[in-house]
Amino acid sequence: MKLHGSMYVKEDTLHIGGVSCVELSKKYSTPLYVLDEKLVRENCREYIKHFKVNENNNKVAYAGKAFLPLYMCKIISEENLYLDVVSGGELYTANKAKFPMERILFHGNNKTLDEIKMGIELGVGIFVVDNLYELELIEKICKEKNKVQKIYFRITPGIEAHTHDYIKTGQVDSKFGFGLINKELYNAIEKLYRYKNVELVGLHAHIGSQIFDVKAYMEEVEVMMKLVKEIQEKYNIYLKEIDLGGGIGVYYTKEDNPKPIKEFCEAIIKMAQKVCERIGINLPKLVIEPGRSIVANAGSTLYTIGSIKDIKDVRTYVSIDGGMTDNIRPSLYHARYECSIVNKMNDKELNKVTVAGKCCESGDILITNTKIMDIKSDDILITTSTGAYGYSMASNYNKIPKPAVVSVMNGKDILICKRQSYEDMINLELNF
Ligand SMILES: Cc1ncc(COP(=O)(O)O)c(C=O)c1O
Ligand SMILES: N[C@@H](CCCC[NH3+])C(=O)O
Repeated sequence: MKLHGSMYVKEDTLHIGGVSCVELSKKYSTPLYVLDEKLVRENCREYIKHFKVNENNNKVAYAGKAFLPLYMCKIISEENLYLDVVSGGELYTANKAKFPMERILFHGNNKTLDEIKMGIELGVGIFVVDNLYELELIEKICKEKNKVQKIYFRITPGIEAHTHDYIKTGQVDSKFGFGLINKELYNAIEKLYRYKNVELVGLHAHIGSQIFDVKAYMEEVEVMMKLVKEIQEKYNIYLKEIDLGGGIGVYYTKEDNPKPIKEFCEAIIKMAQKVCERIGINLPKLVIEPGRSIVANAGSTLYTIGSIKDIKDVRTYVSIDGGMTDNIRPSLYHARYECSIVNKMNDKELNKVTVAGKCCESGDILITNTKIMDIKSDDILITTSTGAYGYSMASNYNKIPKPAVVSVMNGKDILICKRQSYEDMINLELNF
């Protein structure tokens, strides 16, 4: 198992942020999400530095969908990132955390009327407008409130990124954004002649998630910059900001070979400069929206092993006290993870097992056929790289409560999300 960020082994025991995982499991019980705060902050700083936020006024917006408790909003705000939200709930969270509203980018392919009103009332910086329906609503509400809302148009660039079908978004056949082939984008721009309460400042596209190949971004940059030029020539509108979305891939297992944040940022900036020079336009401000690459490797999950079922010559199932409710990604995308036993880190991994969740679903398998040390019930198993889309996609299936989240740094642990109780789960239900 690869050790990420501030993980280290001391006397056979895994520590994160200077805190023993054995102690964490005793203090907070399991399943438990553990956040390596130092690594989150380091990743934010890498983006700020190498995406030239201070030199070129570029923007890095953390994609909140990856993981957005109040505490994460605080980190993101302190690290001077912008924040991408996709729902009223995420916006509400950011506002509760006192995240500066002018640094919010509000996404979503079907923002409801209430969400649009909420965004305008709170004063979010940018609405990333996905369709004409939304554009009309924003204009109407802003007119009533005598406000002008800055917007980007989200476009579908028609790019096939090499990733899982469920997490591709840039291809022509996508529910997101204005298409280019049928002039949808131009129809939207032409509406702006009549709409006085929206100001178009940029374009946005997002080609997918968990992408390793920078070539896909090269194509995207090319499409976007050519659009900037076309819009300038055709409508005399100069777009100041180009948002290339998120999607940068991370390490989950040895099969993944991601580029460091530095290389990735440098490649994008260089590509953008080159294209702009070639086609003869000024380089707009660049925006990116990383989610996974900020928080995935900074998160781990601790579980207690329960039953172990050895089917001779077939398979050994090791069941843990969580599963698809706290990490849906293996069932949903066949995502792969690494694991280990936190108090036996130096033992040889001589056994082949399958780590199963506790849900009433045969598909609730976290890791199929992984090598592991000798194990027994009550051992604490860790899966790494669960920081993105773990807690944020957790469910209460089988009425399993959501685990707690603890942040660790410099030898200290703080509880940032309480464990749900059975009572919390039935709180919204009426008792007849
Ligand atoms: C519009 C948008 N921006 C940013 C992201 C973040 O992507 P990732 O977590 O892969 O960086 C997503 C998710 O795929 C997205 O849909
Ligand atoms: N939730 C997905 C990524 C989709 C991101 C949102 N567009 C994952 O776990 O990989």
